[in-house]
Order: sequence, then structure tokens, then C-alpha cells
Amino acid sequence: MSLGVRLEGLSVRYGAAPVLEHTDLELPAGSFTALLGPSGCGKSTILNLMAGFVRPTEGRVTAGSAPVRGPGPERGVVFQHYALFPWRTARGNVEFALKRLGLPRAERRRRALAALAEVGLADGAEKYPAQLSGGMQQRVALARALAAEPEVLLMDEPFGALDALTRTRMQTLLRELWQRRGTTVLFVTHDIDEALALAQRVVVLGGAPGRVLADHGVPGGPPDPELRSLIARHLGSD
Ligand SMILES: Nc1ncnc2c1ncn2[C@@H]1O[C@H](COP(=O)(O)OP(=O)(O)OP(=O)(O)O)[C@@H](O)[C@H]1O
Repeated sequence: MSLGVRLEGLSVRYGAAPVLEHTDLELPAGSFTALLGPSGCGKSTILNLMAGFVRPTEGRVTAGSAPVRGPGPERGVVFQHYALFPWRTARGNVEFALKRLGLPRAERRRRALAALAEVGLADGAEKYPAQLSGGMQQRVALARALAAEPEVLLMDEPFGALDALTRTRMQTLLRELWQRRGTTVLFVTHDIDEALALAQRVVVLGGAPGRVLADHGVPGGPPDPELRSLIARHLGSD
């Protein structure tokens, strides 16, 4: 199941300076969009608006046909820093996140174990975060988001702290999860190659206040160097 998300006429100010002004962005249900842009242009703000953590100064955020008024279990979030409870096991961390859904204990356990297996961490379920590598901890954070069976997955530089090999593995895992589940994905990254490897569409945000500078579909198949250099030009990093 998946849900489309739409930002319409969005303006956000933290204090006096606008971060976003009259921004529109739509994520069609089931799509995989990467959001690229220089530091401070408002990428996380867009993700946080969709997550319901930030309220717009002006404009509307909707998920499906419902206005977004705060966080909700249909919108899962994964950050760069996994924010796991060190005193809970991997399974305990995932189960704890399911408490707010009001599920019975046995169902929480079943879902936690299934989500950990889905991210390839069945064997690490009883380990504590300190016993897991960074990549494994990020798998737990991903399982925590997936266990609630979200229709939208909002990911803010989730692989930014991982080494190159682990990062590639996590990208493959995420692509498979998306193909299997059909969840709508927004993936914020600084890395053009990561955006092109993962997404069906790359949106480039820039300027102050931030706005959409470019919006490109990504054809499947081998990487397209022309598209890469076009996006790099929009980013000003060519
Ligand atoms: N809670 C806040 N209070 C005040 N200013 C904020 C707040 N959150 C973000 N900002 C400012 O809003 C601007 C956009 O921030 P945002 O985190 O959305 O950008 P970003 O593109 O995600 O940056 P980065 O790539 O560095 O994470 C920045 O100038 C930032 O300093």
C-alpha cells in the first residue's frame, strides 16, 4: 500500500528569514524520489513537513486526501542518526516503536521479528545497539520504520554515516524493499550518484529561500552521464 504526498504553496520561516517560499512538490503514490541540494537549502525541512514534525507558515501538506497535522504511523521516518535506545535489543527497539499503534504484545513481537528478517537482521534480533555495526544499526532503524507498515517512507540522508561498501549494500536493500512493498519513498541525499542509483526521479532544491530548481525522471538501466552532468550543473558542482 502506498499514499501520495503533496506540498502546495508551502512557505516556512524559522524566525524572520524564509527557508521555503511558495514551494510545490508532489510525490505520487508508490514513487521513489530523491531530493538533492546544497546544505541549508531546506531539504530536511521538506521532509519534516511531510513527516508532520514542522508546520508550514503558509500552504498545505496532504497525505492521500488527508491534511497532515502531525506525525502518523502511515508515514515512517529514517534519519542519518539511528537514535536507538542503547538499553533495548534490536527487537526491543522495534517493538517499542510499535507501542503507539496499540498492538498486542504478541503482534508487536511478530512484526518486529518479521521486519528485522526483512532487513537481513534475523540473527541480530537479541543484540544491543553497541554490539551492532553502524550498518546493522541503520538496518534496525529501517526495520523500526517498516514494522509499522508505513505507506510513505521519509529518509533523511539515511546512509550518510556509513562506509562505501555498507552504503552500497543498504542501497540495494532499500531498492528491493521498495520494489516489493511499493511504498512511496522520499530520499534526501547530498550524493548525486546515490540519488541516480536509487530513485525514479531526482528533484534538485536550491536557493535561499529554497525552491525546486530541477525535476528529472531517471531512466532505468545503466547510468546516464548526460543526466548526471545536467544535475551537477543545477547543483553548481559541475
Ligand atoms: N528548527 C529550526 N530553527 C531555526 N532554523 C532552522 C531550523 N531548522 C532548520 N533551520 C534553518 O533552515 C535552513 C534549512 O535547513 P534544512 O535543515 O531544511 O536544510 P538542508 O537542506 O536539509 O541542509 P543539510 O543538507 O545541511 O541537512 C537552514 O538555514 C537551517 O539553519
